[in-house]
Amino acid sequence: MASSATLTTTHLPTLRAILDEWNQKRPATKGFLAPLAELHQSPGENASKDVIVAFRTRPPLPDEAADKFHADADAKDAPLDADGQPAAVEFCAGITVTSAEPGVFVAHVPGMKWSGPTLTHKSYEADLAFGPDLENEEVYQRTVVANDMLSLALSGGVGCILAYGQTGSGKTYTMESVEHRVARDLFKQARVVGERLLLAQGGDPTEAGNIFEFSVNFLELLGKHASDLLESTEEVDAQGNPVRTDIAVREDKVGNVRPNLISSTVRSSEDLEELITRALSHRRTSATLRNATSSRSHALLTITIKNTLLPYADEGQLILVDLAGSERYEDSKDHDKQRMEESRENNKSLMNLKECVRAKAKMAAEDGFVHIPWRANKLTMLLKPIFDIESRQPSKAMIIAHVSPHIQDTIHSTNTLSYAAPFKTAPPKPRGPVPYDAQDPRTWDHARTVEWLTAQFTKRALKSRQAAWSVRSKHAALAGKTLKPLPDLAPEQQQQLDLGVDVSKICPPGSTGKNLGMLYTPQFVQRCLEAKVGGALTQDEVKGTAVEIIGNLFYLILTAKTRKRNEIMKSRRKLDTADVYGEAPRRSDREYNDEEFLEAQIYYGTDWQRIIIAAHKKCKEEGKDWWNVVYGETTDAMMEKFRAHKAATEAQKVEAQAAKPEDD
Ligand SMILES: Nc1ncnc2c1ncn2[C@@H]1O[C@H](COP(=O)(O)OP(=O)(O)OP(=O)(O)O)[C@@H](O)[C@H]1O
Repeated sequence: MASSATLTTTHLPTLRAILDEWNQKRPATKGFLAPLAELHQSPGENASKDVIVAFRTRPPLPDEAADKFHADADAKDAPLDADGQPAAVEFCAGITVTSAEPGVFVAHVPGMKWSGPTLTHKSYEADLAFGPDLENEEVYQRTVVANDMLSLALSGGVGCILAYGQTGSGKTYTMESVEHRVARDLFKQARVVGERLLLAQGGDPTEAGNIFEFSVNFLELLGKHASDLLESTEEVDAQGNPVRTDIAVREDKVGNVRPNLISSTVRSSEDLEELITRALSHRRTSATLRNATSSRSHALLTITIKNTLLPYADEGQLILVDLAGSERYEDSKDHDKQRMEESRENNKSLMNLKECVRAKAKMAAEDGFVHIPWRANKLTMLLKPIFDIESRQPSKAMIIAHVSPHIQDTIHSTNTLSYAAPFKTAPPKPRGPVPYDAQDPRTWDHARTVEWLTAQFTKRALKSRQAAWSVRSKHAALAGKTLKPLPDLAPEQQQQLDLGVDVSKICPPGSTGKNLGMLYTPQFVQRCLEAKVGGALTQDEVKGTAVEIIGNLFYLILTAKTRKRNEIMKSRRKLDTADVYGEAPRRSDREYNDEEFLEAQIYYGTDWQRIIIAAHKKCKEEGKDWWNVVYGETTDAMMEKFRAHKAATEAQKVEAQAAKPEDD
């Protein structure tokens, strides 16, 4: 059977004619829902999604069609020009954009039947689709700006943009333009967000530019090796590759993944721009020296944003990722050993990224619980803030899948599009009332939420009362007097306490526990500052109390979610290896109780089954005794790892508890 490359070289005119006919019959391409100028007024349904997927294709480059055509060994019958040189080859599209929003790309896949060459038109759907004529500025506006990614990061959330696609499809072109535009706009946006916050607390809005502290790092991940793109190096190895320190990527003891990179502070657009240009030039130098390394490495630019007005709030992050080019096995099989290894590693990380993004999209759309295997790989470990379901930071991921416009690349393009299309989900459905659960703020109505908030502020007022009494009592002691003990207040008396805020402004009519749980910490603090009344609390006390209260609310939500997840996992049918391998012992001879065994399975998620299956395969190949030896050894090793993880988590909890200041 003719390969697709052979088909596109020997039957190009016929394929072009079939495509022309198809194009004449199809309806006109649908545009974007909102014109560019009106984007700010209508956020659109994508804004409510946690994962957004976009497709992009670029225009053909000069002579590219001819190069692709003549590069094929089967292009023996290539037409020659008057000078006997290979004639110019007209471009033939492998991709057509039929709708910009929702985005639809149609890939034209060449085939062969007894009657001659054929084209199959396969449709793929995304949230947005950018055709070859679209400029970088519009792509930036419709992705980063329309989804408010900068404000998200400035408000303590995490925004991540990933460029995926075949080598040469335009990932770097898109990401570099996004990076430079972020440098252009971030500081302006910081001023807008800062002004709002300062006005809310009666501060001086001209100080808005000084609220945020920005630090930047730039990491390159080549195969298993991470290095720092901000590290300048003169040293080169035997092959002329710049030598950079290998950076470890692992979780620290409190569960953060913070590789030891140079973290540069930037104070202006110009600083950020200069830094990005420097890091990109290091990447390009490596690329030239190491035979197009850029297509083989992932590059992650992380901008971390600290809000100095709210030092306890989580730091916001913007992570911009230019992923390594996706390669098919056929494209990498002639590489040397090191490149094969890199290629394998890249494909592994891209596959794992796919699992994580899909799980995140599914979880957001269904409000269910899905295991996200972000620990399985360095790339996804670096994206932990996006994938860790235990994180209380709001996050949003956007993946832009790039495809080449040429018919010669259609097979690659269909791979890319089928990788990314499943990330498209419906926006989260509005849900009917959920049954009330006293421990789950997401089920509280307005009255219960106000009651809880009032109780929180009352607790704060009681503490202040106690503290004021302690001070008075110390003064009295110095004067040789003893104060009467502070009388306890009856509930009706507690209701008379001056709380310092108007709770009904923090939780206005119609607002519920779920609504409050969706606010970012700075938004909640801002609300509390706007609700401040009288002089019972200072600005700083309102801020401190607000951060503490929203922390308590998040904690309740998180515990309720974890509880619910465990209930769901327990009620699910247990992963039963017996289905695959016949009757099986539930565990090895070692001591595991059922509950611990189940907990371990929840911890591993789908990896559990994968590891068991891999062990079974290996055991068959090596002719070992499966049930009595290999199954036992495999589960023992997994249980040991799980127990170590559990012990480390417990130890962290104890440490965190010990580090907490004493409740006065
Ligand atoms: N939308 C576009 N408009 C015009 N030219 C483009 C566009 N996208 C990409 N190009 C050009 O196509 C070429 C390949 O693009 P680019 O280097 O961004 O691809 P890539 O996917 O990052 O490749 P690699 O994986 O090898 O790094 C470059 O010359 C780039 O300038």
